[in-house]
Amino acid sequence: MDRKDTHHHRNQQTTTKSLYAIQMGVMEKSATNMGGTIVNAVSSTNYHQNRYYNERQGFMASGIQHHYLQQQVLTQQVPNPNVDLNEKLAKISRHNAHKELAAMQARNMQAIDKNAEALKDLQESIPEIHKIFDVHCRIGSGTFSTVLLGTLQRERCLVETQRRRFAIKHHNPTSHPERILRELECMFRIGGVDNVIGINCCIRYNENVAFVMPYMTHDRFHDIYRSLSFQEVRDYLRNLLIALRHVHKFNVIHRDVKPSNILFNRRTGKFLLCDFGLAQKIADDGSLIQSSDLSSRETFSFLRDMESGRNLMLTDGNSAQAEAEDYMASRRMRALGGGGGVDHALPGPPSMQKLREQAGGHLTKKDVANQKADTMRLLNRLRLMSPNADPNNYVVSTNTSKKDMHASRAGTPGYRPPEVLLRYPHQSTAVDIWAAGVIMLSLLSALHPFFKAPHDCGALAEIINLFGDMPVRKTAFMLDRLILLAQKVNTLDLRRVCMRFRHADFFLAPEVHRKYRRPDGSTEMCRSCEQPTFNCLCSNSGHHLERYDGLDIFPANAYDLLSRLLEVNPQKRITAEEALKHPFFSDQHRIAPGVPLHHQQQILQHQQQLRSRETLPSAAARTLKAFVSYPMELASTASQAAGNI
Ligand SMILES: Nc1ncnc2c1ncn2[C@@H]1O[C@H](COP(=O)(O)OP(=O)(O)OP(=O)(O)O)[C@@H](O)[C@H]1O
Repeated sequence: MDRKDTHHHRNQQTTTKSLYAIQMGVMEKSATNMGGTIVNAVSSTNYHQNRYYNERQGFMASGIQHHYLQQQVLTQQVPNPNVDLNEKLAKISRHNAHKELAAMQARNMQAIDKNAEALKDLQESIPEIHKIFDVHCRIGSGTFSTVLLGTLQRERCLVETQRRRFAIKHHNPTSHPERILRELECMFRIGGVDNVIGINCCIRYNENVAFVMPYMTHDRFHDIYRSLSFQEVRDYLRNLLIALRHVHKFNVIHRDVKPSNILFNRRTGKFLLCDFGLAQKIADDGSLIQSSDLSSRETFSFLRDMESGRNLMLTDGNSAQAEAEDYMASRRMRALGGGGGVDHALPGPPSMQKLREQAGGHLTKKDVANQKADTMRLLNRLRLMSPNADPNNYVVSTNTSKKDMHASRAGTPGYRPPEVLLRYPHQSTAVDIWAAGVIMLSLLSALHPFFKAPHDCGALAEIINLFGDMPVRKTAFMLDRLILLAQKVNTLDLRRVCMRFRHADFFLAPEVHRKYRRPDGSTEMCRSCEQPTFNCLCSNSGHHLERYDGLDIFPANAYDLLSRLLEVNPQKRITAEEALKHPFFSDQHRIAPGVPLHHQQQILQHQQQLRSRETLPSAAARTLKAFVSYPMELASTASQAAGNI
């Protein structure tokens, strides 16, 4: 994330600190009112840490023993043993194993140190917290905060799995009070419904602030983005758009939509958009409200509202047992044909390895090298930036009468839309839609991060390399901006680009390449996309293309939606509301005939619960219920059935 825009200057903090202390004082009460006895939560955590550490050690040691055993067996099997050489090899492998073990131990120690440090830091900064919560361990951290796992002390009498779990977000004391207030206000006013994270309470002690939110077990995007099924990708995007539709109704731009700010549990299908630290409100005249005035009447009224909503907010949480029940419910739903959670039933495309084994072929070293070179060429083509471009001066305003080159850049590199990179000041909620499009691009192409330029100039070059120079030039012109481009760049075909990365094995199969090789052994290359002509990725390509029919798990309408989310012109970009009506989301699953009536009733009840949840006042509901997609026929059959009873 580029922190320049939001970076807190110490001198600024000193001036606002006194105001902040007065206003945040209202929140202090909520902490003390919750009561509870103080116990040493750290010691119990240390026990778990040590146990975990010892187990890891044992595991690693046994792993290495196994490695040695294998090594010995191999050594014994060598038909013509050259003793010296074997000894040397054994020594090298022993040395490598020791090095690996040392590195793992160092990593473990580092994690344990960070954990202990985070616990100690919270204990010292906000001692009040330890009167209310047992704080167990650190679960995540960002530039502005550390997030820890806590359970209520008053629930110690319950079985461990029934205790509600909370995420305690401890803000770094250097975080600007305005930023904290903005995040708090968004979570309080907007959060708690429609896949947007809510807040249970806020605790302040001197200059330290912690938010308490329901904890949600989630999967790291990095671990799952390549293996999500079509149904899961569709549910993920639908959930994201539901969250954005909700946030945008409040005229708020989240500004930091990216996978690490999305909590997604693959098993239960639950989804939450979090981290409103960079959120911005759009004023009625369309301008961005840059900061929240800490001494304003609105701030006081917000803090009063928060204080009065306190009792409502303390009722929620998320126990391990509740999560397990949700998982079982989502499994039942899937069995009935609904969405949510992992869908192992859908077959993926055939694996190249399998096809190759069947055909008896194998890859030579040269084949592998060629494949690597081909992919590198494509990545370089996508990341290329003219060496003459000046990263500090790549865009100018065409409107000389106005000096309006100052625009918000808050957000994370790789997720900033063209209007931000073109320094357009009148930004809208379309900023978040672009970021959602970038996430979809990663999901469809199985390439993450897709855009990774280190600065805005490079980021704009990456966009031009994918979408072509014309759409970017036109948008720049419309926004009164001028960019200097040395050459024309062709638009690439989004579907073929995604398939090229996702199914690289097929696009790079030597068998296919051999088919198109010229008699002199060379391959004809497309000058524009720098790929072999039969794999040309240019849209409207004139080359004879190899067809990869039946390979893609995503339908054509997925790419149509993708192109609308990634529309270069912010004024033409689809809204979250419109995107949810896109045909990509409207395909319904067929219900298997003969579903028992009581199952259909269960679905109906669940659906009604979800509906009634949506009608709660925004500050009241702090639940973790996720959006669950129901097949239309199933829902209507269920309503009919309910009507007959
Ligand atoms: N409610 C929650 N339940 C479980 N884990 C959470 C929860 N909230 C946050 N986390 C974890 O903590 C991490 C950091 O949280 P968050 O993004 O809110 O902090 P940040 O300091 O604003 O980060 P960034 O620098 O990315 O903006 C998240 O990526 C996530 O892994």
